[in-house]
Amino acid sequence: KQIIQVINPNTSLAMTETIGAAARAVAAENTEIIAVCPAQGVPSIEGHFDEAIAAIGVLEQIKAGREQGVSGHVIACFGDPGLLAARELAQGPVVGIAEAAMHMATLVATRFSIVTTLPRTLIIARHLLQQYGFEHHCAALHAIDLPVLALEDGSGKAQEKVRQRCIQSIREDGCGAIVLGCGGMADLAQELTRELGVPVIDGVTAAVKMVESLLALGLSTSKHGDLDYPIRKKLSGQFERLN
Ligand SMILES: NC(=O)NC1=NC(=O)NC1=O
Repeated sequence: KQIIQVINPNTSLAMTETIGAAARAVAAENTEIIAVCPAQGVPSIEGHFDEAIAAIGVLEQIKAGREQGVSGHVIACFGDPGLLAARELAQGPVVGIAEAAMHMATLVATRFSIVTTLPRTLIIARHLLQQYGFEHHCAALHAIDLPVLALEDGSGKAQEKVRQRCIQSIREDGCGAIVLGCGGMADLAQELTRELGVPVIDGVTAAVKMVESLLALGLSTSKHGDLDYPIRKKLSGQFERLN
């Protein structure tokens, strides 16, 4: 059995459950999924400030996962917070859900649109498109203008807004696929793909399969150069636990 640690960088237990269930639904027979979230941090990630806080929790979970002998890691927040720092710390592969979903979308469509939560997180998705080299593949970015945790309030309101936005995007954007821009939307992709007849891609499941692929190919994070383990130094105060 190989273990893939799926990290929800926010501290919402309900969203961690949603993410873990989506990951388990696609995991291979020989893959065990461990879904975790930081004990301390931010209940939802909706901007640069939240991301900076969440990144520390991601690093703590990466360290814990390494000590538990996990084979690979997924960062299950659409901003991929702490991704490169996590790759320095990790021995195994680390894949973020934004990069995973974007990569998968480019394999099935020439253009994809992104449907995410609050408008202020759109810039984060734009920055990732630039960083990953997918700017020219993204037709449009949309926000449902609801907070991240509206996806966990049980009303179904956020889910319906995602559905409506996907329908409008398919009609208007000239995109062949949709990328869901939040870890909390992980459970919507299969149903929306069926109903809309267009690939609607969730990054949690995409990232789990990409980590499995990397492991199957014997590929781990390169330790040659800038993703080598962090330079040893004495971390102080609350950061001692990251030593
Ligand atoms: N764009 C987003 O909604 N990002 C996210 N914030 C979270 O707390 N989880 C996400 O995936």
